[in-house]
Amino acid sequence: MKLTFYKYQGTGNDFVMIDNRSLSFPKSNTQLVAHLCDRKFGIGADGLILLENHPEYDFKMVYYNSDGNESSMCGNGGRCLVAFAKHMGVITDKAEFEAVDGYHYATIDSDSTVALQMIDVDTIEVHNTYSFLNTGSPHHVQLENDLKTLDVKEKGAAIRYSDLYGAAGSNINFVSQLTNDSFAVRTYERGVEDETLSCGTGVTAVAIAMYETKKTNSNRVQLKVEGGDLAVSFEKNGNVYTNVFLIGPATFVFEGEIEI
Ligand SMILES: N[C@@H](CCC[C@H](N)C(=O)O)C(=O)O
Repeated sequence: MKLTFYKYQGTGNDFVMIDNRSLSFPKSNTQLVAHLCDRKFGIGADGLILLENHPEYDFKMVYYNSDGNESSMCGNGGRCLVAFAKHMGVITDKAEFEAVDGYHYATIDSDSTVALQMIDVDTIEVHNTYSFLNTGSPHHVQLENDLKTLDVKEKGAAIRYSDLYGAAGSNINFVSQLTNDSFAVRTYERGVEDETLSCGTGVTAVAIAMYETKKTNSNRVQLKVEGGDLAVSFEKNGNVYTNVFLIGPATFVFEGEIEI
């Protein structure tokens, strides 16, 4: 049987997109999802996303990491899904959809810049050398002096599998401050088990953690990741970060058919 797929990327975080509005995709086939994401034997991607119908909103997002398991929210994947939904004629310039962490609103402009509203954040653990928060996915945020030479895979895996995060693990973000309102970020992603070129929920966590720990006083933060540039804006009302938006490009790469 042939499966039609579409490949998208958001600042180098890449995804296989499948139109599953007919519900024909075998959703519990972990091996198949891992195979489709495999860079040598499959299409190759950090994750796979299903576009499904929703009774109230424009669509539903179902996200899998490249290890084949369904996971928590993917910010870049959500932005790419908005671009895919536009390509498929499901939306025009704005979207309301449901993902695993709840309701999301997004806008997309003519150059495919997507601004995606992320969940509100009301809990941030600030420790001496790192912060931990959930922006739809769990994120460890840690400042580093020399981001360029850091072995992100080795150091990220050591923290992700440490007693700190138990069986569930966490995504691990290493950060270096560039200016008052800009930061360079490299991320080790759980479920990919490697460094990815960008992580949307990760840079969202970095922006909020840097504001919370007073490294910046700006509520619009620029994030330089290995695959490009993102921005995160937010408001802080009391102890809650609200109106959190992840903003950046979402790009169609190619489409094709694969035998499954
Ligand atoms: N790349 C993503 C994060 C995807 C989820 C993560 N790997 C996890 O399982 O926690 C993003 O852009 O947010």
